Amino acid sequence: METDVGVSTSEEANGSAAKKKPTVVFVLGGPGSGKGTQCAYIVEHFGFTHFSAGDLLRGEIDSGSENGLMIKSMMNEGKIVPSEVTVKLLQKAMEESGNEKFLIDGFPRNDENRAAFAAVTGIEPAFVLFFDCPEEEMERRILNRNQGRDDDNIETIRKRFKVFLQSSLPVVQYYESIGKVHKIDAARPVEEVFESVKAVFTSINEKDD
Ligand SMILES: Nc1ncnc2c1ncn2[C@@H]1O[C@H](COP(=O)(O)OP(=O)(O)OP(=O)(O)O)[C@@H](O)[C@H]1O
Ligand SMILES: O=c1ccn([C@@H]2O[C@H](COP(=O)(O)O)[C@@H](O)[C@H]2O)c(=O)[nH]1
Ligand SMILES: [Mg+2]
Repeated sequence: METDVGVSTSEEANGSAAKKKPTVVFVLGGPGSGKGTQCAYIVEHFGFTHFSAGDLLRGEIDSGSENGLMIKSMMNEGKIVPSEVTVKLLQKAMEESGNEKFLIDGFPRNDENRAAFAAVTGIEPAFVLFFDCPEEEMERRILNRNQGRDDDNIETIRKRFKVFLQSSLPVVQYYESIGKVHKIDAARPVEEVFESVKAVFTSINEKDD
């Protein structure tokens, strides 16, 4: 089943043709909180295209691009790759997708990411989904994930948690301060978490009608 979530429309300054701006939802939460898992369900039910910033960066490493080695070493340390690189990858992915509704998963990770995305694309998120999960549960999930990710080792996981608390949570708090966050208790079974997620998207569809 696919349900529609509205696409915002804005007039050009000269009043000519209306220009559609994509609808962007930022999907945030600590490492292993279940962002990717839930995004797959949202895509299926609500017709969004999902871009994981981490997956796009891993794609750059695999493609052998000139930034690949820098990205790889930053990821292995759990550090945040410069905004310029990530925003460019997200912008290209959105432009090439043919869709107008995007889930951007795992980005923005710090305030600089947030500002750079807004400045380069001119897009502000419609809202932010925040998956709230205790660290012990996230650690358990990542250690059981078995997807062969180089950064899924206990040393890097701990670094990722630290960066999340120091740099990424303030971004969530910023969006909370402007009333854009839908906080989801992510420490429940996948299906229960999705029930809460579904309620958010459904209520937004109803408001747009
Ligand atoms: N609600 C849940 N309960 C138990 N396990 C879950 C739940 N959601 C996801 N998982 C599992 O936990 C692991 C991490 O999930 P996922 O990859 O979706 O997290 P993530 O937030 O995208 O992580 P990362 O930030 O590291 O990319 C996966 O193995 C997934 O199958
Ligand atoms: O916007 C981003 C997203 C990710 N990173 C780096 O990638 C890893 C893994 O990210 P996941 O979201 O867990 O797939 C992350 O620890 C960062 O090193 C980034 O720099 N910027
Ligand atoms: Mg993920």
